[in-house]
Amino acid sequence: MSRERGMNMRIGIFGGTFDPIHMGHLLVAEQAREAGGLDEVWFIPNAEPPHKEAPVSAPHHRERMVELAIADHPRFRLSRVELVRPGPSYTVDTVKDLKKAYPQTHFFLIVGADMMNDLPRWYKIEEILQVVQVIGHLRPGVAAGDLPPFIASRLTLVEDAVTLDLSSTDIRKRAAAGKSIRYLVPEKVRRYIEENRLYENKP
Ligand SMILES: Nc1ncnc2c1ncn2[C@@H]1O[C@H](COP(=O)(O)OP(=O)(O)OP(=O)(O)O)[C@@H](O)[C@H]1O
Ligand SMILES: O=C(O)c1ccc[n+]([C@@H]2O[C@H](COP(=O)([O-])O)[C@@H](O)[C@H]2O)c1
Repeated sequence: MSRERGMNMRIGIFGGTFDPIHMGHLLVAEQAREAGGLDEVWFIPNAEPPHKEAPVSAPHHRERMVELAIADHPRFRLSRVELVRPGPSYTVDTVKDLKKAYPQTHFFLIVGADMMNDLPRWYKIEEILQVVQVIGHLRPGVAAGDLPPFIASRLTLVEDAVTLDLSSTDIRKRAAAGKSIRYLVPEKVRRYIEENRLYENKP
């Protein structure tokens, strides 16, 4: 972060399990950055997803894949705020930690449509919305649902968003079946998955 500890900066925070990070994530981040006039987007891999049942890859693998994927973008950063915090990665704790560290920064929570519709069920959502505004990105196959006014009033949708019908689940399945995942993830991420045999026989 360049300006004095983020004074008046507009930062997008994009949390995810990123198992693995894919082109859909990068496109969401880039379009949210542009639409929201954001100075930077911080990718925040979670340590323990608060609501996912299936086991996920070790945090160090997911962290490294994010690092490889965003290395070439001058305005994308990796934040380890959730990786260093023990226990389930609740977003309310993350936004409070960030606001404490950067009190002068405006934070924007970036979410895909499935997560946007899920916001009313997030832990302490009212407290999250005291700290951040939300930028929502539509996702193929997921319509924007009706949100309660206290969320809708803090939400901006990316207009004319380019969407990709792609998920980490699809990619894990393809890799496990021995199918190509080239062009679905950045090439460096594809090589990392291959070298570490991340999804072999693990749909
Ligand atoms: N193709 C996509 N288009 C729009 N948003 C997406 C897309 N893929 C993921 N997202 C968003 O990215 C964030 C992180 O998602 P996550 O890391 O769980 O990826 P995922 O592809 O949904 O993974 P999985 O298939 O394992 O559930 C969420 O806000 C999610 O809505
Ligand atoms: O804090 C919550 O209650 C909460 C509930 C569901 C999801 N999240 C966060 O939303 C982001 C996307 O979630 P996921 O599981 O689709 O990767 C990730 O940063 C999660 O930690 C947060």
